[in-house]
Amino acid sequence: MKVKKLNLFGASGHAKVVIDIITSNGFGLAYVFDDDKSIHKLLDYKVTTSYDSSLLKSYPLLVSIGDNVIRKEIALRTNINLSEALIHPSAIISSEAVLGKGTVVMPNVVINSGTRIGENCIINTSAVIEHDCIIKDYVHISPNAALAGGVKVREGSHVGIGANIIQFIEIGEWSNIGAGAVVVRNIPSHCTAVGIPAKPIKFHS
Ligand SMILES: CC(=O)SCCNC(=O)CCNC(=O)[C@H](O)C(C)(C)COP(=O)(O)OP(=O)(O)OC[C@H]1O[C@@H](n2cnc3c(N)ncnc32)[C@H](O)[C@@H]1OP(=O)(O)O
Repeated sequence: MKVKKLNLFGASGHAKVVIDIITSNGFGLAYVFDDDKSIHKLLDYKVTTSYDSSLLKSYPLLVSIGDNVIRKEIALRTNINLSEALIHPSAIISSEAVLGKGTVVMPNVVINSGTRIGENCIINTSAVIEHDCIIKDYVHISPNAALAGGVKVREGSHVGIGANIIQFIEIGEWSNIGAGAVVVRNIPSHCTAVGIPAKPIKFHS
């Protein structure tokens, strides 16, 4: 049987975890790309730093970069042959949930019925995303974060490690929710919100 292979763009710590998910699924890793010419290896894999579109196109691609802004930039630049969502076998995902291309789901995640997750998202270790949530493209839900039912997270936002968001809350686009925050009111776009209850402490463009 032919082994399914993937290409990765981004030779980061996050990529190491993505490689674990690739191997846990019995898939293979074809090429690892990165822009940083000082990086030659990731684990035992050679890193290719020259931009070669035929190699990039050779297998479905996952952008393995943790930073949401950079992940979007690379995804738009390499907008070819994006992989289907990559899911760790221990994740529990409702058959009524929808996951976009390029999204990675880490070990022990739970995603419940009616939830829709966009493209190039990271749903990190042990995150819980309850029923009927809407998670837009380039979002990162960090380890152990929990989203109650009907939560919306707009494009590019980062929900920090261990944060909790109560039901029907909306997080604007490109915002950061601090580690351990408890979000009980909607959070605007382009801000950093921290604490219990979470409040914006600064805004960015
Ligand atoms: C596998 C992985 O590693 S996935 C990645 C997981 N990582 C995370 O989830 C990290 C989440 N990031 C954070 O919590 C960060 O602290 C952020 C984004 C909220 C803020 O970072 P910065 O913008 O650099 O802000 P900075 O560190 O200057 O802090 C600003 C103020 O907020 C406070 N603050 C920062 N983070 C938090 C927090 N999580 N909760 C409460 N207060 C906080 C700081 O103490 C500081 O307060 P002060 O002005 O009274 O001294």
